[in-house]
Amino acid sequence: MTSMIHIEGLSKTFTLHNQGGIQLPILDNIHLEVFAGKCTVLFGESGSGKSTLLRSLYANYLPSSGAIHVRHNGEMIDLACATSHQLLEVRRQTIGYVSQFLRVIPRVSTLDVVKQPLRDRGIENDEAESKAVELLTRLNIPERLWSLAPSTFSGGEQQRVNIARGFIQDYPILLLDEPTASLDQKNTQIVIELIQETLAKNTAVVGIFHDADVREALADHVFDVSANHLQPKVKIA
Ligand SMILES: Nc1ncnc2c1ncn2[C@@H]1O[C@H](COP(=O)(O)OP(=O)(O)OP(=O)(O)O)[C@@H](O)[C@H]1O
Repeated sequence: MTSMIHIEGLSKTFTLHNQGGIQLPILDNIHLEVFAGKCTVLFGESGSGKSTLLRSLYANYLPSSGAIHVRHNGEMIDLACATSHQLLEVRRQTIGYVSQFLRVIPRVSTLDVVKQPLRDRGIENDEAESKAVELLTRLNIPERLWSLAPSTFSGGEQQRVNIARGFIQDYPILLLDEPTASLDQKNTQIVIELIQETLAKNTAVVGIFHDADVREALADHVFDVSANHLQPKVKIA
């Protein structure tokens, strides 16, 4: 198995500068290895630091200590000390991230939002657009919405646009923050299938899934963030 992410001794403490410099220790000495083609689910009670860990893997947060080694172009690089240029390249080529909520840019159409990651990599517009259309159709976003900016869309529609954008490119590593939280059963099943297809292409997936059925369908490993403990797939109620 190819190791795609190797976290060593990761700790994260937030400092609330506008509230008297209060220190909030959230992650303490996390160790975790994530493999190609496997789905690692982050588990733990609300507030245990699941999203903080996922965001740290996307270099949204700088670790207070420890290392996050990520396989990028065949080499392990530590996100904690990567240059901003390296981080941009890692995000462009290696790590995809589907956040819980779509960051909507006014006046940018749904089609443009979804195809942007491919356009950023220099893929021709026609090819990018046909992939965007394929995903939007599969995710049941009605065609009448494709030319509109998604700012007025329902929560579930925005989430599916976000998923289409996250899946339009085959990343070696894909981070998913509750991708099915606002979805009905039918669309949840479609997202499960998209994730399974991505795993079959050898992508390493790290996800937060509050729905026990989704975890059951996808997890190869469950990492309990509260306990800093990795276990093989288990049924968690
Ligand atoms: N940028 C930040 N600044 C200060 N505190 C933060 C920041 N981000 C997260 N926290 C705090 O870290 C703790 C963990 O938050 P996080 O969102 O990682 O938890 P979680 O396990 O994903 O929770 P949930 O399951 O409720 O989404 C919370 O107490 C939160 O307030």
